[in-house]
Amino acid sequence: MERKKVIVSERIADEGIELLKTELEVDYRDGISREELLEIIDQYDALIVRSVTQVDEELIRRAKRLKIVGRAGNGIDNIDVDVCTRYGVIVANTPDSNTISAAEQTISLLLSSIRNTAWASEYLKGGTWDRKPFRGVELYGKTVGIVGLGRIGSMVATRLKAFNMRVIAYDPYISDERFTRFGAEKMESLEELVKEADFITVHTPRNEETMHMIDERILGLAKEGVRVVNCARGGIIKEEALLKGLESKKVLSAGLDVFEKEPAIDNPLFQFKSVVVTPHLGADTFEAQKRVGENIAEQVIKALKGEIVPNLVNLPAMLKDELEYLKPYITLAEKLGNIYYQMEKSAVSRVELTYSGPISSNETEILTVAFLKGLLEPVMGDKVSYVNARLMAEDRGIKVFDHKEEQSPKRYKNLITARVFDHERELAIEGTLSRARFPLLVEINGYETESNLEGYLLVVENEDRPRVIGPFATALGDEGINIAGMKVARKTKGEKAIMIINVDNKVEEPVLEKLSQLDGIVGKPILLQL
Ligand SMILES: NC(=O)C1=CN([C@@H]2O[C@H](COP(=O)(O)OP(=O)(O)OC[C@H]3O[C@@H](n4cnc5c(N)ncnc54)[C@H](O)[C@@H]3O)[C@@H](O)[C@H]2O)C=CC1
Ligand SMILES: O=C(O)CCC(=O)C(=O)O
Repeated sequence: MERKKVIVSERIADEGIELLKTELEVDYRDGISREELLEIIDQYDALIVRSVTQVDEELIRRAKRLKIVGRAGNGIDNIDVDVCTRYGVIVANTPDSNTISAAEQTISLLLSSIRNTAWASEYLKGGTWDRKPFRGVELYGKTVGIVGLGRIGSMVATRLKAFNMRVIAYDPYISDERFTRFGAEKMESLEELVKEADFITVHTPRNEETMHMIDERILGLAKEGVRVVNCARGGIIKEEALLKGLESKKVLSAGLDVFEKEPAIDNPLFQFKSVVVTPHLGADTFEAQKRVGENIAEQVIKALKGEIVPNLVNLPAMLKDELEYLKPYITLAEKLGNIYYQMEKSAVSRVELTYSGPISSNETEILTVAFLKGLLEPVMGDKVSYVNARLMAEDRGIKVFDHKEEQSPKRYKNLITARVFDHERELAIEGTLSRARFPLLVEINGYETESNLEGYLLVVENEDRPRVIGPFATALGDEGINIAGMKVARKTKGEKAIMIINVDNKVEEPVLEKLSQLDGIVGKPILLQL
């Protein structure tokens, strides 16, 4: 079979490239121009970028085969995630792989800016031994204000605690418990933080809310001689405001790894000796790059096999453990979804999903998305993916409702119940996991069963009387079809019953036709492929 193709448009670690090569055809084009990428992107199933490649609508529209954009790193401000979602393209990143390096770079920028390390080094190498211009300040006993106490902000907090600093933080989106855990005093506003901080370091994503969040007004409220660090994203501290602050000496030093415009070559901030700059090196350590490269390669390979990947950006965020726990339920939901269009040929108008039992305490959106993906796959093929299944369902006028119940109504601990409606009828199915954690169908339209949702499943309606089931099984045998498992169920004695039969091989159309002629069989048996 032809190997799927990935293009890597920026430098990633060799370990990542090697891993990709084990499964995919790899086109490693570090620094490829935008024009060329636009020209050839339609040949690839996956694209791996860092922070330079702009993944926008123009690119995605041309990327006819693209299934995944892998961001070898954390920030995704160079990727239009909404556009990717609309086109069904997965976006995945590696948020935990470079956080230590970014936190350490923050500390490095802080220390080197307040001790004039880079400037002194330049001076000395230029042949001047002098100490006078370089007197710095200590961290000890001072207050650092951290804006954004997420992965990196919290690591910076714990590291600066070791310098005996008072750590204060502003982050309106996290719990009080998180402030306590990282030994940070909670500030109710950015204004409150800047008034108290001797040093300010920002660790938020860059978005509409955070762009220029530290501007002239906020810096105006800061202590005289405040010192700042930005190792997150250019523009969170407005460069124009910082420039004015440095000119007026309100701001005494700055450590900057990131800039409003990158690559930054002639940035006016470079004129200040008290400003230490690095060319976006926060994640540039051997350790982080190895982790990032391997992690993104693993995710791309998984995504191209149709598997769920751990750091999907355009799906609800989940903890790794939660995803591990939910994985078999994701498969179950997808297989349940897959049943409807194999049984019915009429358009779905509504889907109602219920998650009962302990699974309901999880982020179940992923299960709903998986169900919808399974539902739409028979009609839309691989155009539907985990990331656009909800949108695709909406586009088709399908109303989707999901709700959770703490207790399962049946003897199964966890249960997924799905009711799929067309304008007249309803298909009701329920599933759970077997002891071995395989997907199990436990009810279909009120008939109880316990059938593996795997391979081929024959659903046969029959009259509930003797000499129907046996001859049917014999007829299957006569056609060379082996029965792997079989359940029979009825609601009321003597009325209609159902057989649900796992078979080892495909039952072809003419055979289904023949089987439907057997005495006591109602309608044509339906073959589900799961
Ligand atoms: N310089 C470099 O090479 C690197 C830079 N980064 C950047 O570092 C930044 C932080 O990354 P992580 O800690 O992994 O992100 P994260 O998502 O774990 O944490 C961000 C925190 O910011 C908070 N936040 C969001 N909006 C806020 C607002 N308006 N005010 C205050 N807090 C707000 C969030 O609640 C969250 O706790 C990102 O911008 C990322 O792109 C990450 C890795 C390397
Ligand atoms: O090294 C890179 O690609 C950029 C790192 C970064 O800024 C990130 O991961 O957000």
